[in-house]
Amino acid sequence: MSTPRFDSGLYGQLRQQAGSAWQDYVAHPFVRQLGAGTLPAPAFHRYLTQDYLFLIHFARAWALLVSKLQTLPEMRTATAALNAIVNELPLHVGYCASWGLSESEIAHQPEAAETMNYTRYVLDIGHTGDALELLVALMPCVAGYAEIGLHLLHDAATVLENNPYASWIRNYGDRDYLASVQAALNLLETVGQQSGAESRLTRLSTIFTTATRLESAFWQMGLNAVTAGAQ
Ligand SMILES: Cc1ncc(C[n+]2csc(CCO)c2C)c(N)n1
Repeated sequence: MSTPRFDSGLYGQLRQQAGSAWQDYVAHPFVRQLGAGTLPAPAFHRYLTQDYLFLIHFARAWALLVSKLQTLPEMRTATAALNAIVNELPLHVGYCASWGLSESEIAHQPEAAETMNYTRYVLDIGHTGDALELLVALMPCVAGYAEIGLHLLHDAATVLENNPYASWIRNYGDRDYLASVQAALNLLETVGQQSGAESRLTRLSTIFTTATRLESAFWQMGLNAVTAGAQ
């Protein structure tokens, strides 16, 4: 399977229009430290435990998208993304178990403002907008992690041996995952053409860039746990 293209079509336009916000997200210090294996454990713990809550709301957002789509092939793609999330959760639970945290403890932790901001923003777009707007709000998450995973796997600064985060990195460079990202990119092109994306670029770009900024804030939340813990 070939690697998805991140610079073409509607996705490529939105990614380019996000400008420096996109670079801030994909090359965030959290990501670089993860690749080098130097990320402090409390930062990763904070990120991953909140990501569990994040994914539950994102699964809801994909379910909302399924209900807004018109054709069976489109619905299949969105359902596959929903399943990918449900399948990503055991990875989180496995990591947390290795730190002595049970699934029930993660599920009942207080939700961080950054988690709430991002997930409720996407759900709000889903409730007020159409399928195209919702899909655009979901894309920085889906395709951004593929770009991050692939970059980390091929970056000379990445250390996989003895890196406690190696399985996280490998998960996002995985073939099945990349195939699901390609399917989501194709879905965006189809829905974009059906829904007149070209005449709606300003609004779509605002949504995409906002979701991108909320992704960066989510990484930052992880790093902030280190400073908070040192006080
Ligand atoms: C904050 C945050 N952003 C993105 C992802 C990655 N991700 C979430 S759901 C999904 C699959 C399809 O949507 C992928 C790749 C994450 N785990 N946490």
